[in-house]
Amino acid sequence: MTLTIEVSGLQVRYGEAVALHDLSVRLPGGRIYGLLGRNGSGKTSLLSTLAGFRKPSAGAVVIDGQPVFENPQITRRVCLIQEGGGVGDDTDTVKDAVQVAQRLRPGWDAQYAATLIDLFELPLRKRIGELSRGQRSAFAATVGLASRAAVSMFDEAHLGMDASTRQAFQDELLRDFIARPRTIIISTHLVEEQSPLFERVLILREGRLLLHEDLDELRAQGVSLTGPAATVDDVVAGLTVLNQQQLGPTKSVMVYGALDDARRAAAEAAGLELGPVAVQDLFIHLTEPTGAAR
Ligand SMILES: Nc1ncnc2c1ncn2[C@@H]1O[C@H](COP(=O)(O)OP(=O)(O)OP(=O)(O)O)[C@@H](O)[C@H]1O
Repeated sequence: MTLTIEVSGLQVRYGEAVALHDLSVRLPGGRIYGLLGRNGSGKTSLLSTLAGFRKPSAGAVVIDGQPVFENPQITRRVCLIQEGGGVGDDTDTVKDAVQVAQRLRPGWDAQYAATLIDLFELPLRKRIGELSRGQRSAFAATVGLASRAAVSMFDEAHLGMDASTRQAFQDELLRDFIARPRTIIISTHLVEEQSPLFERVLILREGRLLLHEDLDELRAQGVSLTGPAATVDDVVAGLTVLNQQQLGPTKSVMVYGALDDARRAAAEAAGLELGPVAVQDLFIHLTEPTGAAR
């Protein structure tokens, strides 16, 4: 069953410092959300509050109609994997840690956990404290996936994983999500690499929700134009340029905002090639600091 998350007027403070300001958002279940934001924008604060690890300083986090904090009925259906692993006791072997996870997590699928341990080539007899950083993350990812929690959250869970392991994790996450839809939230700085997973994207900036929309809507906010430099410059004059590259006489420019009909017609008449913009370029543009946080 998929669970809806409702966040209303959420504030998270650390003493005087406000990490999240009056954040409200509704996240229907059965989707993969990407949670993006620059360093310090509030992603971990939000995820740890959604998981019930942290009490809201003000406002509410409600899952399936019930407050999350100190509510085991809900928190047992939520799993947050934090960066750097943090799953299992350092002195336990991987095998012991799997058994602990099995006892603690109601939706645990032991067979699936064994498949993932094989996939990530994790040494069952080694202690958690003896694993490399990437192996630790792979073990945490194993716990996050095999828990099959109705709300599964991964906060920079890929840290230290090599490229092949990250790819295997991404493929596995998508495969398992399709077979068993649930709410998955992935916080990451690997915007371009991981965005193909996302159906919807949340962007935090300086503790506020800047944007919450479908990945396709976000993608539609940018366009790239390629062709003879002078013609490209003419067509994009007055638009917000995100990025540009020139190779000999050919220039490629990424702009923010959809092209109006007149510009599109001019671009097509001049034979310019139109294409999509990298999500990462849109993200960098949208999250430029306002200066308010300093
Ligand atoms: N334990 C803490 N005590 C004081 N301030 C904190 C604490 N944890 C986080 N903060 C502050 O809260 C804000 C949000 O931090 P948070 O860790 O939620 O951001 P983040 O988006 O996850 O960052 P990153 O991408 O760097 O992991 C930052 O300004 C940070 O300095």
